[in-house]
Amino acid sequence: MSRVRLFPGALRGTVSPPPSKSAAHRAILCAALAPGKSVLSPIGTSADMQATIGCIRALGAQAVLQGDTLTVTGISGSPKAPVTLNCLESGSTLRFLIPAVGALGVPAVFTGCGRLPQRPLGIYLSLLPQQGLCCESTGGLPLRISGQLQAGVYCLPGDVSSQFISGLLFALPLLSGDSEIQLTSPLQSASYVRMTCHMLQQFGISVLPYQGGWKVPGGQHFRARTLSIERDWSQAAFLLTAGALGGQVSLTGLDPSSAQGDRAIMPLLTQFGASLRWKNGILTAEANHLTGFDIDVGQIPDLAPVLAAAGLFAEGRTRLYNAARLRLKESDRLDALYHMAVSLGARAEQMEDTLTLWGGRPLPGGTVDGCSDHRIVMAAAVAALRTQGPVTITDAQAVQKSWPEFFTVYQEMGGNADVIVG
Ligand SMILES: O=C(O)C1=C[C@@H](OP(=O)(O)O)[C@@H](O)[C@H](O)C1
Ligand SMILES: C=C(OP(=O)(O)O)C(=O)O
Repeated sequence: MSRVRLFPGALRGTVSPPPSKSAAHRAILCAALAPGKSVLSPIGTSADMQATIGCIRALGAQAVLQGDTLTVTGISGSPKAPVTLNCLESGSTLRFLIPAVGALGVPAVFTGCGRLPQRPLGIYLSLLPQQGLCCESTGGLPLRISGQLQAGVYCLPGDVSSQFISGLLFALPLLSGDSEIQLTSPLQSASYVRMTCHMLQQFGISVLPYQGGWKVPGGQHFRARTLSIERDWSQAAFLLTAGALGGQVSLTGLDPSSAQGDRAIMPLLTQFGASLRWKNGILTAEANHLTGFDIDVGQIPDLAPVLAAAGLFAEGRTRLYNAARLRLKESDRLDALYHMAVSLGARAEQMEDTLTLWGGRPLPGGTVDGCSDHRIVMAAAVAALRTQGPVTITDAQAVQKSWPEFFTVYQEMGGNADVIVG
């Protein structure tokens, strides 16, 4: 698949969103660090999952996928020769594993593809060598690490990527001494760090919030376990927004009190004016007249693409602010969304950290550059439901990164999509 051509329409029906990618990355890493056998289910089929599974196998864990159940036998005996860890395009895999592998004392070369080699790593490159880990790179990937990470005080900014903090939280409990993480700037994407702490707790590891950072006792042991992986609120957001733009979408299996920050899609769509209701554990989104408003996306960056799609059809102005970090994802997402809006015929403006959309007028449709970014492709597919004419999206294969079945689900729910291969 490389392009899709979509025609206006509506999604209807009841489906379950895929398992949470963020929860699964965390559970797979914890299982790899736990001696013994863990059983994790369900695990999705995305490229990002394959990246994390491939890396823990390279580190010596056994990981057997049968259907959607992953059985992991934790790493025993660390490899002494350098291992190659191909993180594909997954920022989570890369930033979670660097300190964890350093804590295991395993020499490794990290590689990746797509935009991953250009995404920020500088925080680790300056911080980890101060704590005993040798890092060799020309700034990005490949990155070669060797040596042994040491316990200590780790000071880092909280507003580049929360994944650096999550990575340290996975690693520091393994060290023999106690450590502390101190933030030098306010934490963005905070719910992802909460997810990390929650997952660590489920594998028997405790970390203690302390003065805006964390105290991490050393000498802890991960405990293998059986765990069910919750459903993905970030992916649910695309279907719920499709429901809010027309049709009727019902989703099963979502946890309304999940640690995933992207469950904020519920109050946000409600604030746009959409109708959302829970009944017997099923969340249904239906269309209504939508009105734009200002949204702080600093804590919920992965919702920004689909919120932009909603903003195109909400009367008046929708402004996504505190959004500069969107430029550091699989694409420069702020720029990609600006071009998506303009390509579909909308008025839009981008500043360094804001995207402003003027919505509510009929949009002709057109060709959207998917920018090799799964969330841009999925957001454009949602917007295409409401344009007047067809929409072609390039790079549609990018959905493989997080949700390979996205267009199948879209079609099964009545979306009119021609998938063009080649
Ligand atoms: O920890 C995680 O699972 C993630 C953290 C977020 O990244 P940032 O902390 O860089 O915003 C998010 O955008 C990414 O998709 C997944
Ligand atoms: C940014 C994302 O993931 P990662 O940082 O793990 O590559 C994402 O899924 O949108």
